[in-house]
Amino acid sequence: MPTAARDIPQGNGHSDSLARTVSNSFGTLDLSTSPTATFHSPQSSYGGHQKPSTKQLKPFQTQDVKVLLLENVNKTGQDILRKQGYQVEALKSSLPDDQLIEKIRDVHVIGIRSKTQLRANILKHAKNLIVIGCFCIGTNQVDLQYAAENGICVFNSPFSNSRSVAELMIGEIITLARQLGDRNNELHNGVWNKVSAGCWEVRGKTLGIVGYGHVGSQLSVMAESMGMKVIFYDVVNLMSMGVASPVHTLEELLRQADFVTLHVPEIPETMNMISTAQFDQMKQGAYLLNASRGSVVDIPALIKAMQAGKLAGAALDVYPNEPGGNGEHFTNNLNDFTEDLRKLKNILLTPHIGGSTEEAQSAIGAEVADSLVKYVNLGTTSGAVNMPEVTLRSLTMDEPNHVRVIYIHKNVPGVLRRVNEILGDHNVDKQMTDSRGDVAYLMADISSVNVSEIKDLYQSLEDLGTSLYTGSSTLDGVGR
Ligand SMILES: NC(=O)c1ccc[n+]([C@@H]2O[C@H](COP(=O)([O-])OP(=O)(O)OC[C@H]3O[C@@H](n4cnc5c(N)ncnc54)[C@H](O)[C@@H]3O)[C@@H](O)[C@H]2O)c1
Ligand SMILES: O=C(O)CC[C@@H](O)C(=O)O
Repeated sequence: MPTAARDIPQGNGHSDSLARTVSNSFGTLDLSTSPTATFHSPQSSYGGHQKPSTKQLKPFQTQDVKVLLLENVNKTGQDILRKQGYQVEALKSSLPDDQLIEKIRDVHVIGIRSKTQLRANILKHAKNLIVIGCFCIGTNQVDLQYAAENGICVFNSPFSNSRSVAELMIGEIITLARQLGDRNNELHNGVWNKVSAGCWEVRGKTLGIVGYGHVGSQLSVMAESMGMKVIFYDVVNLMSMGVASPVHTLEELLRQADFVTLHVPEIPETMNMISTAQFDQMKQGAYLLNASRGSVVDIPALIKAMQAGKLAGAALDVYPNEPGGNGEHFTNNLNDFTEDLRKLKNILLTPHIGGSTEEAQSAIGAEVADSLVKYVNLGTTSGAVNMPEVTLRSLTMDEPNHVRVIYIHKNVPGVLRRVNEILGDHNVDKQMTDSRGDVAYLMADISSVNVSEIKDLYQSLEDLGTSLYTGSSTLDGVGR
């Protein structure tokens, strides 16, 4: 476990141990430093299953919670966060690193999509950050380990755009088979070119799906309904949808498929997983589609395979380097193969829009914003991608002098015993703890706590020296 990776200012109540303790205050235990502050319970955005009298974790005054949303996060998500009373700044694009560093210093919550890279070099400046929301499926753009080791929880939306991606793939398979992209461009340029050579029905053709997860399996069902034969390759043994058949190796899939479509995550094993050797294994005149991540295909090798006539077409939705926002140019400045790519025939180039539908973005907005609210208000980590999943029945307004303690700590022997010695001075009503790798997360609801005792409680936990970040907040007003 690395030691303090954060550059924490001295003398502000933080420790430079990897530590984080979040205490909360409710009702009469409101510890806000604001003299005018009163407890209030914003409407829950996450449905009727939360009792209206639910008490909320208040590591901060609600209105002090600063949220930065980048990359045009859908309005549904923005509204949920604004309704909580948080301060929400929403920008349409990603930010260059220097501007991101300036902004991230202050915020408690950040929401991004696939473009913004939150690596250690950026996150080390995020002194107050408690949670990251990826308003998308992929989380490869975030250093999940660094975040966990610094007590920053990360959420995503695991399947809200899967259907949209799968539908786009169906559209692209037919578009490639019929060379629609080229015919459309020609006629837009005034050229009538009525051809059938090299144009095919998709019925009876074999679709090879690499990565049979949320997107791949949806696509499988739709492709079969158009009369395609579906084969798939996945590193995990998964149930076939319909009459799709699993194959044992990628090579087997490449040798059989007329259309190869990639739906794997960006991980070291999938980096350039389709390169020269794999193009050689594909059938003459096959098609390649990639809507996963740009790093999964060796694009210069794809260009060569297309130029050599090995492939009859390709569709790319993702690229190793993508523009930061709409209106920016897609040129060799970003990827040095871009001009060659643009010159190819029967290649569909789309600007990472696989999941860009109203339905998907709204669903993602709601799902991720709800996760963020539950985390900030209640400490619940259900659905987190880098922390153990911990939740407890909420405290209610009928429970005076109750406090929820969240303690994110290094997963080392003896911590729980020492934490419970501290909490044991009070009545521990309920407690849940779980670990994930080096990080452990404890949630405890304790009662018979007086306002005057909370600061000591907090300090005692912080003094254990095993916390993953100490930065709570209302007790000394410094926040995190
Ligand atoms: N273009 C877009 O807008 C868009 C939208 C959604 C998702 N995506 C990307 O697509 C990816 C897949 O999405 P999903 O929701 O289906 O993910 P998923 O996690 O549900 O499925 C991924 C599948 O890939 C498999 N896999 C992992 N490594 C593999 C390997 N080396 N070989 C074969 N299979 C492997 C996994 O076992 C899993 O079944 C995401 O990680 C994301 O990066 C892009
Ligand atoms: O909307 C985005 O930026 C990302 C879409 C997609 O790649 C995802 O990971 O969900």
